Amino acid sequence: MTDLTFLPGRTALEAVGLGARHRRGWALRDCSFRVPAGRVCALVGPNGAGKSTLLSVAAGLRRADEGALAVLDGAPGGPGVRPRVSYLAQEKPLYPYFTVEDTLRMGRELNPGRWDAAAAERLVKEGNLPPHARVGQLSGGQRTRLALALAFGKRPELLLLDEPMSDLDPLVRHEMTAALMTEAAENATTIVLASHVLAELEGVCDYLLLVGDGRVRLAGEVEDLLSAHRVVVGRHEGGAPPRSFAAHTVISSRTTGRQLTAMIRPEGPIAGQWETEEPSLEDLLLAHLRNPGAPSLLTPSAEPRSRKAAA
Ligand SMILES: Nc1ncnc2c1ncn2[C@@H]1O[C@H](COP(=O)(O)OP(=O)(O)OP(=O)(O)O)[C@@H](O)[C@H]1O
Repeated sequence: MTDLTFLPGRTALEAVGLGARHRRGWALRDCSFRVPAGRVCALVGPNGAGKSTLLSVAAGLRRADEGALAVLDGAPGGPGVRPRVSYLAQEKPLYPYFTVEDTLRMGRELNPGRWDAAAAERLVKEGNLPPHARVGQLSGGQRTRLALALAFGKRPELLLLDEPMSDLDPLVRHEMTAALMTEAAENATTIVLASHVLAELEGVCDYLLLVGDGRVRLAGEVEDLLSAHRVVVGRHEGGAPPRSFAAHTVISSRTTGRQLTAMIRPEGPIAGQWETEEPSLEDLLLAHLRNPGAPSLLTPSAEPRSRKAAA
C-alpha cells in the first residue's frame, strides 16, 4: 500500500494489558494493541464497549487502573504529550458568551507557538460562521465546526474524536469529515475516530480498532483485516455450517432457505462450490458485532512492541 502520510515506526497509541474501571465494574480489561502514527483509525464497538473510556484515558482525563497506555510514546496528559493531542467529544468545550472571533483568539492564546490560524479560519469560513456571532446563538452543527476548528488549530499530532459529529445532519457530517481528512492528510495527523456510523467509515479510515465488552476484538490496517476475511455464499441444507468450514474460523453464518451466507477467516483454500468475495468494512464490522465470541485478530502492526518488555 502506498500511503504517503504513514510515518513508519512511530506510534500514536500503545496499550499493554490496559484496564480501566468505573464504579460498577471494568470498562476496559486486558487491552493490548498499537495504532501507528499517521493513520486514520476507526474506533468501533457496541454501546458500552469502552470506546469513550479508552479515549478519555488517552486524553489524560482519567487514569488507567491496570496496565499502561502510551500516547505518542509518552504518558497520557503528561507535559510533553498534552500540547500535541486534541480531544473532542459530543460535549463541546466552548463558552456561549464568546463570539466566533473570541473563540479563535482564545485558541491562539492557549496554544502559543503551535496555533495554526489559517487552518482554524479555513474551517470556520467554509461553514460561513459569522465572526461576531456568539457561540450560544450558533446551531449545533456550527458549534461542532467551531470546536473542530479549535481542535485543529492546535495542530495536534493526535486527534481523538469521540463521536463529535453525531448531532450533525448527514450532509454537513459528510462535509466536515472530508474537511477533517484533508487537514489531517496535509499535516500527517493521526486521527482516532469513535463512530457508530459504519457506512461512513469506509474510504475514510485506513486503520481499525474494534472493541467489545472492554476487550480488543480486531485491530490493524483495514485493508489487511478485510483481506483476512471472506464472505462465502452457496447452496447448503441444514442450519449448521458445513463440515468443510471446520478448518476455518467462522465469524458468522446464516441460512435462508437453501442458501448459506457466512463470514469466514480462511486458514487455506475453502473446499466446496462456494462463491467468495472480500467483505466490505461494514459487513466485516456487522459480522463481528453480531458475534461477540468470534476470536480476535490483530495484524502485525497492531501488536504492541513493548508487550514482551512489559510481560
Ligand atoms: N462515569 C461512569 N460511571 C460509571 N460507569 C461508567 C461511566 N462511564 C462509563 N461507564 C461504564 O463503562 C462501560 C463503558 O462505557 P463507555 O462510555 O466507555 O462505552 P462506549 O463504548 O463509549 O459506549 P457508547 O457507544 O454507548 O458511547 C459501560 O458499561 C458504562 O456503563
